[in-house]
Amino acid sequence: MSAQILDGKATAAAIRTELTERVSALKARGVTPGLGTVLVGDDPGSHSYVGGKHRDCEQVGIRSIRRDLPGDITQEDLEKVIDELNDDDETTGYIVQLPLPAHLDANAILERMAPEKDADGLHPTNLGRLVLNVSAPMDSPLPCTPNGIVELLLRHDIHLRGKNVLVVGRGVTVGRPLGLLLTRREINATVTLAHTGTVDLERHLSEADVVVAAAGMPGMITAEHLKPGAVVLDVGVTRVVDPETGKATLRGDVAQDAAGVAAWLSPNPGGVGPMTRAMLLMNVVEAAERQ
Ligand SMILES: Nc1nc2c(c(=O)[nH]1)N[C@@H](CN(C=O)c1ccc(C(=O)N[C@@H](CCC(=O)O)C(=O)O)cc1)CN2
Repeated sequence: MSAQILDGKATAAAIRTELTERVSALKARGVTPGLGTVLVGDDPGSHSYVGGKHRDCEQVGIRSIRRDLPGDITQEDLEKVIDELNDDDETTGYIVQLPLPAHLDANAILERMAPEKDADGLHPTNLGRLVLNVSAPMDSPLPCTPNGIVELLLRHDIHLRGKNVLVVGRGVTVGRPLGLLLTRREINATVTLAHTGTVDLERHLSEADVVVAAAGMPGMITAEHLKPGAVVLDVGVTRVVDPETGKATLRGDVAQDAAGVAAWLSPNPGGVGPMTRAMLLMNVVEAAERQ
């Protein structure tokens, strides 16, 4: 058996085509959506992700607003940039690329953003709406990676009602909000959120119908851990540098042999990453449509 591919690259391309039409309709009404990005420092991964976000914007007709800031910026100066974007009429929504350098208080920055301009769905108000179940998709933004995972599954006709889903990793951008999203009534999955303190992870893995690996531990989930026929989403990304050549490669949390046991597998790269970017565009378009 070889797993069928949850093709995030192709699915994201289809979503971008749909969004291009919605952007054209907005422009016909005199509204041009704009995405702002705030990038602090020179982390190569963050630079590459932000560059990708602006390329996507260009493709679908969204205006790009970019603030690239030095790695030693103070909290006060970063807050000034946030205030400017909150007040900027051309910026429909914006993101602060994470992680921020350690000397900055990321939670305070997220909290300072205007919730209606939070294109990542990570402002406490928007996460709170997710908890309170008041955010139908059109009312407030959903976090991009969790929403991208749900969209990727639905567009491959995979439904989670009654399924046991194991999410490995409790990070703020993926694991925690994903657990909240999947337990909503319209999705109705039963979710276990595993983390570094979980006892007997192997038993949880062997019982899961769906595994979402977002731990950032390269190759930690192998074929022998999985229930035959499981749906596996590989979200974690680790930049591994070869000590001899100095060349960096990206590695996911799921080992290659998982394809021999799983029914469906999202590749990494080419799975959830492109969906994260597509959901960001979707949040900006929806924010513009709400205005
Ligand atoms: N403010 C945010 N910061 C971060 C988020 C986020 O959603 N909001 N998530 C990640 C990084 N990220 C987006 O910012 C992201 C990561 C990966 C991809 C992606 O498309 N990856 C490609 C491979 C890319 C490559 O080859 O370099 C793939 O999976 O195919 C998109 C977005 C942390 N920070």
